[in-house]
Amino acid sequence: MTSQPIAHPDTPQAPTPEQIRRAPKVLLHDHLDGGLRPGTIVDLARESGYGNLPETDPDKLGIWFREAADSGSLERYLETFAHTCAVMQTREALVRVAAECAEDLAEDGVVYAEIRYAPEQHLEQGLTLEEVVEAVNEGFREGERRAKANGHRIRVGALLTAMRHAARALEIAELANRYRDLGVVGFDIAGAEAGFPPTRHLDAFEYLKRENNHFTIHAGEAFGLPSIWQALQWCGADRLGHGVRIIDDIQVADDGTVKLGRLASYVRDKRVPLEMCPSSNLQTGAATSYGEHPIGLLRKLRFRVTVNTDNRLMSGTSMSREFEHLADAFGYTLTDFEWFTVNALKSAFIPFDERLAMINDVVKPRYAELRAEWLFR
Ligand SMILES: O=c1[nH]cnc2c1ncn2[C@H]1C[C@H](O)[C@@H](CO)O1
Ligand SMILES: [Zn+2]
Repeated sequence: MTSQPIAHPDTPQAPTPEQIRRAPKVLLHDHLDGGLRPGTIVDLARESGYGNLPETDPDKLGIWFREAADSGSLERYLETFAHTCAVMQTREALVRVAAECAEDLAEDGVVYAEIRYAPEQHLEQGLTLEEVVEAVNEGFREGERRAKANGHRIRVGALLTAMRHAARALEIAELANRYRDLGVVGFDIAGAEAGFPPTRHLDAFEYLKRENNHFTIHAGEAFGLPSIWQALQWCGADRLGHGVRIIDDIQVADDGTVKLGRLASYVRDKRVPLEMCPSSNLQTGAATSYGEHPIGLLRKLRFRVTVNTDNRLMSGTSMSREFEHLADAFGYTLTDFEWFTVNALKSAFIPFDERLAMINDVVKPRYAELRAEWLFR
């Protein structure tokens, strides 16, 4: 007689989509201009007279963004932002987009988010850089209030991005510093990576370091190890946006033995946070499938991995969807998702005592509660 394995109560269960949605989540890498509701784009285009939208039906427009972004190239992917930025040129539009962003994230169970955008891309109709930042901050506060009224708690901080092909990084870094403690928690550079190394903006990073401020750099997405190396060792980034290509410095032998190169060792040993965005990487060609995404190996090797959405509109995704994809690909359980979430809080740019309180008083108790649900089924 063959004995049947006895189901042990501690057996990790695949979380349901509903449990994933209710689990507290933390998002460090999400672009404001990559997360608009399609219906809002249509409204704002109509109000502002922007006539270049490829579709005016919200459902079709959502599909258009996902398909257009699914190009296999970061450069082509980035072209889709022309339409979102075009409708984010007034104070009212920015307030609305930011408020809805906070609401949508809270609805999805995100409790803390750092949302980035490039103020220099919102000046076409006469707003100043300061007016852009103030409008977005006002929207985030409004969104936090609306979320609270709907029974969800969320805190949103802004990251100011400078575009790497442009030459305004120092100005944007100064802006980030001026609005520090006033809703802005750090700085970033984004845009096409190949041909635009982060060292082009060394003056901005050196300024931020002198000011004891925080920054992340998109690196190792569309370009490899030299970009990651520069971001860390020349520019002094606190975190890496994507960083997927760190996998190029890791060798796995046929017998499963793993050897880290010097840069990969540095990233792991120094606990450099990786802001990984699986769906976005599939669209830009930085990874081939969820199952083959480097996040699986990096999580096993205990790099400081975090999970992020990058652009919810372009990828048709959310934090819950990203977790679901990873649960399907790697069999992750609530314990894995708690680990990613704690990693994200450890890497956030808000003060240490607030991060710790969020981990101990929000994240851990709620994951424990979710894990205990099988007791009461
Ligand atoms: O994944 C990305 N890599 C590089 N740049 C990006 C990515 N997603 C969005 N951006 C760009 C386009 C946006 O207009 C800009 C600011 O949010 O940042
Ligand atoms: Zn990004």
